[in-house]
Amino acid sequence: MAESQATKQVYRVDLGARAYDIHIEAGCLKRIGEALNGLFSRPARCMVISNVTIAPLYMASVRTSLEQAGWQVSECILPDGERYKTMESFSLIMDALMEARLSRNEPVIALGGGVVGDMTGFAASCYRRGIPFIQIPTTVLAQVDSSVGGKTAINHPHGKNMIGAFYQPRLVWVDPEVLHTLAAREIRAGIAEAIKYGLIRDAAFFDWMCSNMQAALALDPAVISTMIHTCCRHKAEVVMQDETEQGMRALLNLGHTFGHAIESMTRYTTYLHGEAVALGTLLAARLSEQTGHAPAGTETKIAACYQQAGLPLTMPDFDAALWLDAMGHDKKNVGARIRYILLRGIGDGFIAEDIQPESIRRLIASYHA
Ligand SMILES: O=C(O)C(=O)C[C@@H](O)[C@H](O)[C@H](O)COP(=O)(O)O
Repeated sequence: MAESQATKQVYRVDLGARAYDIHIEAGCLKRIGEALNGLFSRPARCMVISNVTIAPLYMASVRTSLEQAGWQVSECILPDGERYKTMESFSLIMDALMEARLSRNEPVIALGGGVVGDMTGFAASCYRRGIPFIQIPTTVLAQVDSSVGGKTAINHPHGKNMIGAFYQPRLVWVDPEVLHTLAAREIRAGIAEAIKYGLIRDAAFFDWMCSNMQAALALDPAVISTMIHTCCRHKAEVVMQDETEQGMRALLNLGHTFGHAIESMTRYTTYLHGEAVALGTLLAARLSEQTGHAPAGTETKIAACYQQAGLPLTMPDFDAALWLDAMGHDKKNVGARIRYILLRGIGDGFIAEDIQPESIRRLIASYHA
């Protein structure tokens, strides 16, 4: 259920020794220095990792706050986009960390969306066998989903996020005001990940998202705040129950089995991650109906919500064999068996272990038709 929230809210992701806060507050970006001083006994060196789009907008503010709090700041600026979530970019981060000689207790700070956050976290997990990292998510997608939970990774030509680690941040510092510089397409893509929480575990939130879509797209502060709070609360609850995806955390992958395949079949050049997830969710909903798990009309209801959000509803045809090959690399697979996240209805996701390739061929044929 979506609850309206006070402007500032802190959720604790309680993972014992790896516990951390998600701090959500409009305007908090310029206080990141103070926040870091609350985590580390003495300010020292840190590195802010960002990209060519975000750095010109927010690096100065972050740097000023850190320097005023006594930190010595270095920067690493990456190219922007999912297609740069690669070994080459990972190598650039490593070179920058080596050159800055950051030691084991000195943090890296991810200033950006999901790609920057995932790559920074993975680099932090590897450099000197692990240094602290902080997430400052600057996209809707990263604020509602990817900055929380410690999934860090880079892509491989064979599949999305194939090289990575579970490595939790020390703090997630969310300032909804930074969303105002986002392109409309990025806002829409992030909203797809927010809708996901309604679909897998909160039917009332799904309805709320559909009813408040235009205000969400316009970044109405109250609506955006409620959306971020609700998603972060859900994400924290799931991650606290299943940090390393041994079971129910896989529900957060609704739409991703198909979505990641779409991204990889199009070489990460055509769809934003959230757009691919939306397309993948429609396929998952149709498969849920075709296999008798979800009532008729489930896919249509979701498509109507995505349409309001301006998300893509159709994609080019890919051969079923291509789908099965791409999904064969999914990290949720058990041996050669592909696991899918399906719906029993809106608000009720489950992990399906027994979907046969024939059902996927039928699904893809019905899509072509
Ligand atoms: O945090 C999770 O767990 C998720 O599955 C959230 C996803 O929305 C996110 O895109 C994640 O990075 C994908 O994870 P992956 O394990 O399928 O690569």
